[in-house]
Amino acid sequence: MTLALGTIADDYTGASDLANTLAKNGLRTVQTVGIPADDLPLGEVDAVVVSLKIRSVPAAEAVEKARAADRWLRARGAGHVMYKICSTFDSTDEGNIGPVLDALSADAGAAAVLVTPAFPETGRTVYQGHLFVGSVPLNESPLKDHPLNPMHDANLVRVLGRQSVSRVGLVPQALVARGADAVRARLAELAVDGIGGVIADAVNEGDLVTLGAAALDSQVSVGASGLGLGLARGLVATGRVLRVDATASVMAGVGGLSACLAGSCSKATLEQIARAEDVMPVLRLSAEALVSGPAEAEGALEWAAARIGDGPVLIASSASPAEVARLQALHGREAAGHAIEQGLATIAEGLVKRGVRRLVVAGGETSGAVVDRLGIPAFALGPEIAAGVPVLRTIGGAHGDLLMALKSGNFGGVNFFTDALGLMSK
Ligand SMILES: Nc1ncnc2c1ncn2[C@@H]1O[C@H](COP(=O)(O)OP(=O)(O)O)[C@@H](O)[C@H]1O
Ligand SMILES: O=C(O)[C@@H](O)C(=O)COP(=O)(O)O
Repeated sequence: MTLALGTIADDYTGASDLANTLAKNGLRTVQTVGIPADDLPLGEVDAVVVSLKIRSVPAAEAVEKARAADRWLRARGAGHVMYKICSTFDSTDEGNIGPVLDALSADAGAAAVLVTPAFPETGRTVYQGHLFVGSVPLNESPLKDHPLNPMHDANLVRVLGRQSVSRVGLVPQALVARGADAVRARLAELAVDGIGGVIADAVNEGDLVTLGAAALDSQVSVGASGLGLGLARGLVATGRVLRVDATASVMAGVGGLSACLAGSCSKATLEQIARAEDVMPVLRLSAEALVSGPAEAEGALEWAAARIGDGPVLIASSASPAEVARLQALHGREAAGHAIEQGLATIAEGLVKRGVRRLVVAGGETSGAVVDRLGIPAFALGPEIAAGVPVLRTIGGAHGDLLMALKSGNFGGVNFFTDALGLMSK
């Protein structure tokens, strides 16, 4: 396997979002969970997305894991490695975007690394270095209430500057509009000035194609799925990859039962859960009970066992910002989040043991906990359910073939759960 592109994602849903974009744009892509064992059959692929769970861990741990993944990818021929971050730039002043960027850049001997979370297909655009979610700046969007990393500043030059050891530059949209050569020239100037990360504006697909073409000349880039689109298009346009659609072949039926789990408290997920109540049994867990001991997860499995033979069920811990704040005040932000993730992972494991083969999970950290608990080593890419969310088929692991969808909290239309199960049942 000689890779045309290596990528490292800071969470598992983000990884499947990026893998979806690369596959949709013609790259044979596989998503691994961490660095895979040498004997895992990944097949001939153009791109690997190594999923890590490093968005909300201490910066030193994130750096160490990203560095190891980078070494693995480069040893398999990847000349360019993209670090996949959230399209809403989820991070804190401690990191982890800046520290990982600094480390990967130092290891590769890179300077003036392009950084853009723009993903216009899902409403994320960057203009004059400011990130917009739909029509509002990041700090006015629902991300201001995120349970783990509330975002209070839309100016990404400032946000990245607080996390990075180097000064941060900007490539404004007016320059991006002049094309890849203009961007390359500006990056070269910024490198001479000692700039580390460079926030790049992008408001449409054309901007991303320009940025992807420019980024491919360097060893490292940082971005969300939009930049993945640019890189994939650049690889195909320059003949380095032959465009292929391999997603249909992963959809052979897996049989068994279906279930959905939600730990995301994002606005979109809360609406999707409310809509699911019209079409399937929904159990709303008590987050407080889930944090206090195993009884709540055991009770949820009994509840599911009584219903799941008749059709899919949904089990959710998701709650409004006020309820999340109340629980966090009692237990602390990280402890509450971790305990709930582990409770949902226990439920996922129990469901699979009871015959669930098609599993939809909403929430990035939640998906990470579930995938780790199930011991899944890698995923092949199936078709797209909604922007940024593909059907995945497990590769290897102790549970046989499962179809899964790992949904980023904010993604998907209001009927997401039924859309996902519909596609997974074909
Ligand atoms: N009722 C709740 N109260 C507090 N925190 C919660 C609750 N339900 C879930 N959480 C936590 O909120 C976090 C949601 O993050 P995540 O799963 O990444 O979703 P998203 O994709 O929306 O960011 C997780 O750590 C989860 O355990
Ligand atoms: O880029 C994105 O928005 C997503 O791929 C993503 O990473 C979202 O994170 P979660 O909402 O925590 O899943």
